[in-house]
Amino acid sequence: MDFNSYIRDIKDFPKEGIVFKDITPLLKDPSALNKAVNALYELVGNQKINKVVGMESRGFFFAPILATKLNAGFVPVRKSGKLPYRTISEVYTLEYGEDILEVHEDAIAPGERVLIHDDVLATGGTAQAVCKLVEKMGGEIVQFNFLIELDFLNGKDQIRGYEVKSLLHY
Ligand SMILES: O=P(O)(O)OC[C@H]1O[C@H](OP(=O)(O)OP(=O)(O)O)[C@H](O)[C@@H]1O
Ligand SMILES: Nc1ncnc2[nH]cnc12
Repeated sequence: MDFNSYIRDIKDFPKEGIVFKDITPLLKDPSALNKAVNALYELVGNQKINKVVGMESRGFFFAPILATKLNAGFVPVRKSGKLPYRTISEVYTLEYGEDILEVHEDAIAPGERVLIHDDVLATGGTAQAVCKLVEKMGGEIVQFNFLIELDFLNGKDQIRGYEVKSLLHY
């Protein structure tokens, strides 16, 4: 399937100069959504995964679905102040701002095999922060898995040495 036709460019959102990749046309189409889930799942191959980590909020669209397909658990990484239990946190910058990401300190046990999923890899700031959080807990990162990678922003450089797989490249 040509997923590109389900991704919409929105100029100057959320800030002037940013071309925002809007994935809602893909999400609302039953066939495209189903095929995208399966294609993201196939990027993992038959690697054993214990936990799928997804970042708030667009990472939450696919990560729990991938977790159920992989017989893994789902771990939400959230923006600051949203998680109720004890957390660890990382400050980070992304293409159009900066923020703090948090995860529950007991979300991943040492040695667990982790898939990190998000909708978009842009500058890689978000992915790098999540990488640090997972490794602080002793998780082993098996793969970073994205729907979209914006190649021209070189986000991969922030997570060098890890397996990075993306369905679509721009
Ligand atoms: O590679 P980076 O430059 O770090 O950018 C990628 C991140 O930016 C977007 O999230 P955003 O913080 O906009 O939050 P949202 O998912 O709630 O829209 C996207 O979903 C990624 O998480
Ligand atoms: N250009 C972009 N489009 C959608 N999500 C993003 N996250 C960071 N940069 C983005």
